[in-house]
Amino acid sequence: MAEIKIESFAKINLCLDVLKRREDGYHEIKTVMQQIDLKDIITLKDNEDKVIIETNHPQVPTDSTNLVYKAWKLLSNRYNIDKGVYIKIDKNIPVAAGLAGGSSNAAAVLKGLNELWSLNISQKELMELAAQIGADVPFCIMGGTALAEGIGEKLTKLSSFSDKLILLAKPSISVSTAYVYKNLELNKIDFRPNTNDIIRYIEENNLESLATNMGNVLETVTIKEYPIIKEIKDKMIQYGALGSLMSGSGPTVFGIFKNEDDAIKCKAELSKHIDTVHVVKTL
Ligand SMILES: C[C@](O)(CO)[C@H](O)COP(=O)(O)OP(=O)(O)OC[C@H]1O[C@@H](n2ccc(N)nc2=O)[C@H](O)[C@@H]1O
Ligand SMILES: Nc1ncnc2c1ncn2[C@@H]1O[C@H](COP(=O)(O)OP(=O)(O)OP(=O)(O)O)[C@@H](O)[C@H]1O
Repeated sequence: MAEIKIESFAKINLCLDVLKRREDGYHEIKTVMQQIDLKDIITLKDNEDKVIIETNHPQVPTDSTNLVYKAWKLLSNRYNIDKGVYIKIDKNIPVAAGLAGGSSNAAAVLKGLNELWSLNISQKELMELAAQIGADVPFCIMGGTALAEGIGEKLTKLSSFSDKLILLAKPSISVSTAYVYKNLELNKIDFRPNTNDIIRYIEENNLESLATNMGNVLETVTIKEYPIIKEIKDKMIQYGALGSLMSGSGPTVFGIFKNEDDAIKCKAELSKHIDTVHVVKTL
């Protein structure tokens, strides 16, 4: 029986600006997305007519609400394939964290089924299908570093920004992405990141300028509610991070470090109070 294993990587947002609220409630954004080497492993196996989802993580659903189920449904409907699939999700990416864990799993399943079922779908078409699952899914297909516009689905590949040292810390609070966008007050934002500058720093491989100019307007919603996010940001700076920011809709905070010893010391300090702290690298 054919079996495929796919790596499913997390992302962080190096900057995130919200330009306006659309009629349908979604928001137009401008964000730089960066893949990191924190990953889940997805195993796919042929299964006659049913979809079976298994996972090692208690918070991840195994029914049709799992984004991997949506990925299977989308491809099987679109290409009239009358087959089920067995999907195992080995979770390392924190759940509901702002790291696109579920979106990345869905992207991995789209890629994996394309291979398992020999569909030969181009990356471009796979990304178009991915947008029907969620705003972050097309980026998870593309990977690397990219500017995302529209609702996050219009992607422009940027020059590589790999191998940068990142410390991730996820406090044990849950914030829904929908809640954060809904409660964003667009007229009360006093710092907006300059996306064009951020892109220039990436092109110049200028880590320091990038780190000190990052910004995420969604922090205005989450920090008000959960001051711990600001406390983690400050702690990272105190321990030598060049810059720190909340990723996506949070609550994960990341810090960019130049020095590995500093990152490890900061990890030890944060781990006293926070369960989920990882040192990772950009891809
Ligand atoms: C915060 C980010 O992760 C940054 O990369 C994304 O903007 C969110 O991406 P995502 O979780 O894949 O988002 P989706 O699953 O498509 O949408 C979740 C909810 O977030 C809100 N949403 C999402 C994206 C967007 N551009 N505007 C929005 O207002 C909508 O209320 C939507 O119902
Ligand atoms: N494959 C999956 N992995 C994790 N969570 C999933 C998955 N499929 C559906 N979910 C549901 O989605 C919710 C959000 O989880 P996820 O880890 O994708 O959030 P996130 O990292 O904040 O995503 P994003 O950054 O795209 O907003 C979870 O609470 C869970 O119930």
